[in-house]
Amino acid sequence: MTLTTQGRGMLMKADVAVIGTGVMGSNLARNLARQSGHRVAVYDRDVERAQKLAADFPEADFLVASDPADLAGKLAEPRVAILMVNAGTATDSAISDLAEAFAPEDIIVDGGNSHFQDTIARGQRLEGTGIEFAGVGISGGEVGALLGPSLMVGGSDAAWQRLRPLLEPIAAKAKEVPCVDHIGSDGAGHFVKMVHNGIEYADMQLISEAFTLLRDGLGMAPAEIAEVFAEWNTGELESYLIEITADVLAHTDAETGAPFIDIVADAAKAKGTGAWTAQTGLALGVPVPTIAEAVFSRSLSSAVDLRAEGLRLAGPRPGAAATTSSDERAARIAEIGNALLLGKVMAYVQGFHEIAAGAREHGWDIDLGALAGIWRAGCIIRARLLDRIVEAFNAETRPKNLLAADYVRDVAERCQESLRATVVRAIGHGIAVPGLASTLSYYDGLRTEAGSAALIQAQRDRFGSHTYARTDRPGIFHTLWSGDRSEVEI
Ligand SMILES: NC(=O)C1=CN([C@@H]2O[C@H](COP(=O)(O)OP(=O)(O)OC[C@H]3O[C@@H](n4cnc5c(N)ncnc54)[C@H](OP(=O)(O)O)[C@@H]3O)[C@@H](O)[C@H]2O)C=CC1
Ligand SMILES: O=C(CO)[C@H](O)[C@H](O)COP(=O)(O)O
Repeated sequence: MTLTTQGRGMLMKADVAVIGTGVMGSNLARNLARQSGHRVAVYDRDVERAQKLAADFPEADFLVASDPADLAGKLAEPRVAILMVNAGTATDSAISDLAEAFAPEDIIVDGGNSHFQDTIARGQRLEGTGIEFAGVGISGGEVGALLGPSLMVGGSDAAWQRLRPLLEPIAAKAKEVPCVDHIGSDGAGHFVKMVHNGIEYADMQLISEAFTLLRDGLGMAPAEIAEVFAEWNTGELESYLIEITADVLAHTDAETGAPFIDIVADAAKAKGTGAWTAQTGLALGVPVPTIAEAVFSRSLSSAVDLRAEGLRLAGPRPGAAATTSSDERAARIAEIGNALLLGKVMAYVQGFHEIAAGAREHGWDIDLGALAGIWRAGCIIRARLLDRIVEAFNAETRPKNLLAADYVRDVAERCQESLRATVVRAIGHGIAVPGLASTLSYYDGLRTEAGSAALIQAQRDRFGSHTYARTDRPGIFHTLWSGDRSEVEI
């Protein structure tokens, strides 16, 4: 019997599968089919969704599976399957379905936004089955998934060696270099993706505060503010989030003709990665206040009843703009831009601090320069300033932390007065700027040689015998507060 071309195509097995053909999975599958030169199988628990994907993009030549067992049969061995499903129980159930159908040496990749501790636990559960598990952080949204995301690979070296030829062709390129790297074992990929999202939260919060200051503080219209963001995007602030902000602010609602931003409800949702970054910072004892404030601000925005009560509280309300000369207005805009730049840089300082601490805690040898390198393209936080962060971490004398980098000091020198003036002005006008204000407090806290912690230690010793260190000699001490107030060395 002679096979037709179509008949041969039907028999050819796929080299990789994508499970979950929603926003990310459908685009990632198309990217794989186009760039990696491999045949791609697709499966979704809503089988019609996967079938529609194959019908909409016949050029991708997808093999559609009807269930996990069918998927296993459609994949060449050893199998590789990439999960693009919702984090949590959906991921657990997809993994257990696959584990039943897969065999030793197959690899299950979780490309969703899973919590890194879940990734560690899932890898442990699969140990003994011989199935490899890799948690891969993927960033870039739907366009990135289609045209080139940034990929943060966790898992064993062996898994990385097998995944590398598949992932490099589909990754974004920064100066010709694919934005994909092996970050470390087990949960390392998802850990850094979590922090990536934490920085994303902080950046979005700071940008939104800058918008509010321009609007409520200077009385500018969204279309005018769009021009400011577009202008900022030609300079040091250049980044994907600034670019899309200009785009969003210039957009008009087709139905009402109003600025689009005015018809979007003022309540921000969150899927969890920002909160995890803040919680992990708390657990590791790493200050990430700008990220935490960004999470709290989303919570406050969604606390509808509380905000309704809050409207009755005293205090200045942002009203008509203070009349300012065009020179003064230009100076204020520049000031807000500088405040935003320092805020952005400090969000990276906090994020890299958390990554370094997480790496120590979990025994991952994370190359911070390489990580900054793969964030330069494809991902949501891609920004011009990442070139400077890469330079800093790759310098011959590597800074102990990002704060010690010349670039960070230089931005601080140039922008701290603007940040201070912007926050003071916002406070005077009653405009909430939690991201900028907490960044300033973080910044000033870092600069403080002797601050308020001594009193806290003294109070702790006074009420709970928690001991303290002295400034003048080493050792741990306690004052006998309830006795003769003499001091004992512990
Ligand atoms: N959207 C984004 O910008 C980004 C998302 N991510 C992460 O990628 C993952 C996917 O996100 P996204 O594409 O937006 O989500 P979607 O909800 O658009 O798509 C997920 C798809 O997976 C299906 N699914 C769920 N459980 C299973 C299962 N057990 N077996 C097979 N299919 C299943 C869902 O079906 P059903 O509808 O029935 O639940 C849905 O079709 C998430 O972890 C997300 O956090 C990462 C980066 C960016
Ligand atoms: O991972 C992402 C981008 O990097 C996702 O878009 C993520 O869903 C964004 O988080 P949230 O929905 O909480 O705003």
